[in-house]
Amino acid sequence: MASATSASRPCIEVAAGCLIDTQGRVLIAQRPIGKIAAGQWEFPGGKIEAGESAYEALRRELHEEIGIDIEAAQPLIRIVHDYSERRVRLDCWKVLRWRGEPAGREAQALAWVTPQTITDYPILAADAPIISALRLPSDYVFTPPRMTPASLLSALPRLPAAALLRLRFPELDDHDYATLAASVLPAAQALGLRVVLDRAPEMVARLGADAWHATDACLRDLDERPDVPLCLASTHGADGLRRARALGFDAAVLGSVSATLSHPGSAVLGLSEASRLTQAANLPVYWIGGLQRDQLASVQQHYAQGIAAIRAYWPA
Ligand SMILES: Nc1nc2c([nH]c(=O)n2[C@@H]2O[C@H](COP(=O)(O)OP(=O)(O)OP(=O)(O)O)[C@@H](O)[C@H]2O)c(=O)[nH]1
Ligand SMILES: [Mg+2]
Repeated sequence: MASATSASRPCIEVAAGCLIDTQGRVLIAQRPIGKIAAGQWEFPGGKIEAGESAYEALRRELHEEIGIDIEAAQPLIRIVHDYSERRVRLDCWKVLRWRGEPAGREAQALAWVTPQTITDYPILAADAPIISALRLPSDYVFTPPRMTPASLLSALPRLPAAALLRLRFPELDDHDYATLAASVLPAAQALGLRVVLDRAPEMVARLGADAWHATDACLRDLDERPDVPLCLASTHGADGLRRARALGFDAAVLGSVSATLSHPGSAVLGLSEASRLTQAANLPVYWIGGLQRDQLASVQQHYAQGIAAIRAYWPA
């Protein structure tokens, strides 16, 4: 008999929570003996029962498994993953406040780890995009057109802490772009910003930048993910998102979500389509296009990683 295709195989619906403590560490748990994938590490949570919302399941599971009551949580990312013998859909939340001290109620080991060191533990394979999401900030700042290096340097301290900063400067040739990047990098990194370059990927290592950004045209032409610490890509729909995911990119930027002054006439996805695409992307997705920083919380209700923008971050 032919085996069921992944699309026809039933999906196990799961809610999982990433508790974040005041030092930015996240709680992981070791799956106990007797459960599927015993010994591997995961984010606490479990199966969504009939009639339950993902958030209701999360509250119940975190109470049952680690004895805490959630006080504040927000959606993080949704993932579908095919293990060879089962298919899971994870509805993943960041848990920012809770009552009680987490303790393993099913004899499972617990550990508080930083997002950087989490992969020292054998984590369930489905969780790779959750780890990417935990390692990325919610702000992705693009430099505005024709900004001078001096005004960029003086504005850096006003950017959100730990933001990604993409140096755009399309008017510069590669040589001048590299010179500008080299002059901005030390100051930006000293402030905790992560600098993203969008020219040849080899420039990232040569200058000691943090990440590479592919335009959508560039993404279409790529055969493999460049060997840089972090790869992001611009996408405008399902094809680009699928490609970014297949190439192993760490995150995508999706737009335009709303009409935007900087790209008049560009196709607008609208909120519900952006939300649908984001929740099916299987990787962290920043929204771009006509968004302001005060919309961050509502954007994240749609499981977006955060906002990418030009205007939102720079005074007019
Ligand atoms: N909780 C949790 N489950 C995950 C993660 N990643 C992942 O692939 N899963 C999968 O999602 C499913 C969760 O089921 P579970 O066994 O924890 O369910 P549960 O807590 O309701 O347990 P029970 O069925 O023994 O009562 C498993 O197939 C597990 O492998 C994760 O990070 N957290
Ligand atoms: Mg569980």
